[in-house]
Amino acid sequence: MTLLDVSGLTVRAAGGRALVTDLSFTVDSGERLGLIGESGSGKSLTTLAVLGLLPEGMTVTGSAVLAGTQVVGAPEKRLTALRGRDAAVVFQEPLTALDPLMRVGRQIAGPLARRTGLKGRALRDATYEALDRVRLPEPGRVARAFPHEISGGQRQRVALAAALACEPALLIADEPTTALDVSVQAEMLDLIDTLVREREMAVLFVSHDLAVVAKVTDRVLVMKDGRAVEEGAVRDIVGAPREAYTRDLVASARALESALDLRSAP
Ligand SMILES: Nc1ncnc2c1ncn2[C@@H]1O[C@H](COP(=O)(O)OP(=O)(O)OP(=O)(O)O)[C@@H](O)[C@H]1O
Repeated sequence: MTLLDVSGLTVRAAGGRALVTDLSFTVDSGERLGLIGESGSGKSLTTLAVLGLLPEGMTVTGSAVLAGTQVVGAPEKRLTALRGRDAAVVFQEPLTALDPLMRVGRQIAGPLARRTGLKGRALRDATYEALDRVRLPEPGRVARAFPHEISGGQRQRVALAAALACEPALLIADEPTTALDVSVQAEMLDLIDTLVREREMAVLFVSHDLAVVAKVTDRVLVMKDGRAVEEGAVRDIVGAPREAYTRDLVASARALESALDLRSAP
């Protein structure tokens, strides 16, 4: 079943310049699609358009149907109902998603309570469980902390726990590991991979890094200058890229890998 159907999506800046042009793709239930391309290729604007979160002044045309609802032109009330339940998002910088003045536990308990109707002790236990599931040690301590009192890697786990609390059909992850230390990046990626597979959740995973996208997704859409360049199964794109731009992406990912191989050689 098609969960997200984007067709002819065009996003324009306030002055009329096209930032995303005539983009079309679909994500089926349980499918993991990667959006890849260099900085400025329009990946983030695409995810924001899908959630109806584009910055003021931008205009969007075309169609983005999420779980049967047309997002383009939808009133805010309709969009609020979609967000969290049909699609939840984890951004590069978790502080943009977390409320700095609210203790972490409440930020997870809120969406959990809306979905499950739990209250009191049962809600607290479910909140601790949600923190435990994203492998945060001492959930009780983390729940009582404010976002600035925990590390960047822990904050990103909290943002993931909050996104998963509503059990969304689609998880949108926009460069979720880019701002993290390298050692924490791999753990976070592994965690996202495990949790979405367990839940058979669909994923739209945005990254400039092909190696990262290849780890989590089955299919990739390559973007350049706001347009789709090429789309296909990860193994086909990596094994036999058709377009020159994709070949460059693959070559640079391989160059990095072989640099690592050389360094780790005895
Ligand atoms: N608020 C804005 N007003 C005008 N132009 C914008 C705005 N936000 C982004 N852009 C432009 O839109 C284009 C696409 O940006 P977008 O953030 O979607 O790229 P991206 O592929 O996600 O790159 P990055 O990984 O650097 O975020 C870029 O040229 C960017 O400069």
